[in-house]
Amino acid sequence: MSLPRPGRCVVMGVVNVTPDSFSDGGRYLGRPDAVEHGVAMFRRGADLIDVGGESTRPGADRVEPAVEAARVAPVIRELVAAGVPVSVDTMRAEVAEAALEAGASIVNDVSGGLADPRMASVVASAGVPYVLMHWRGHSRDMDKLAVYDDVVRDVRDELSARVDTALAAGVRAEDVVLDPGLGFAKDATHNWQLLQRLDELLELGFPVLVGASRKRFLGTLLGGRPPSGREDATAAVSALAAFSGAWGVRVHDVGRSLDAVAVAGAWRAGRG
Ligand SMILES: Nc1nc2ncc(COP(=O)(O)O)nc2c(=O)[nH]1
Repeated sequence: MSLPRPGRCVVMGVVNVTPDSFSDGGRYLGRPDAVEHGVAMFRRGADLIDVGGESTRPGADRVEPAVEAARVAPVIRELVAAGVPVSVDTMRAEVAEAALEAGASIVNDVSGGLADPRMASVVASAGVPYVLMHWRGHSRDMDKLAVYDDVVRDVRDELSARVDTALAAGVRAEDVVLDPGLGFAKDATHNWQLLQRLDELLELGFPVLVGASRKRFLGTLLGGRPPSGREDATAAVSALAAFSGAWGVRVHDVGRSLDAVAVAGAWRAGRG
């Protein structure tokens, strides 16, 4: 499968099959709930659904690979059977293999290949698109790793190295998507600088995915708003990311962001 390119910014809906994700932990741990939610987002207009089985929120404990695979593979299989394009959100090669076997058509690796040296070759063998997110370490250590000279230049340079590794393993350049990894070893100011200078990431020549949905830096901006109160800010980021040329946005509320990226596209084109 090649990357979805619908002629507008792609909207990727999130299904976290986890008990403890920061903004929707536990709501979709059950397979029927997860499948129902994924199908509903696809029917609302999401271009693809990102299915994850391990929470990556700061401080989260890791789950065993077998547990993670058991969470995502059945959900992916049912979504694909329902005609829904699926990406798997994992940093483990064995989970990616199980997800690909279940019908996933994109691998979304928050570690950018750092967590599992086998991942790039698994993706290369499958010949599927590969999201390389900027990451510096597991949730337990992330806050200590948020140290940069110039966060945009450093993220850009570190992602470039991740791309080189992926290409050397046989991943095709046209299959690479980059992601600044908002909130992963970044403080709020780092996140805003990465968004402000998104063009410098785009200059690397790869599609860029932006994942700001409901994240803490939005809540902080809004005076401590909880995740449920960050949807309008998320949609604003989606509009601005689309306007700035992002390939896609990864969101929980697909309806709002579909509207947001439609507005951005019309504004950019000067027509509706
Ligand atoms: N590519 C990509 N994947 C991700 N997976 C999980 C989370 C954490 O957010 P969640 O707990 O709401 O899924 N954020 C990202 C992200 O920003 N980019």
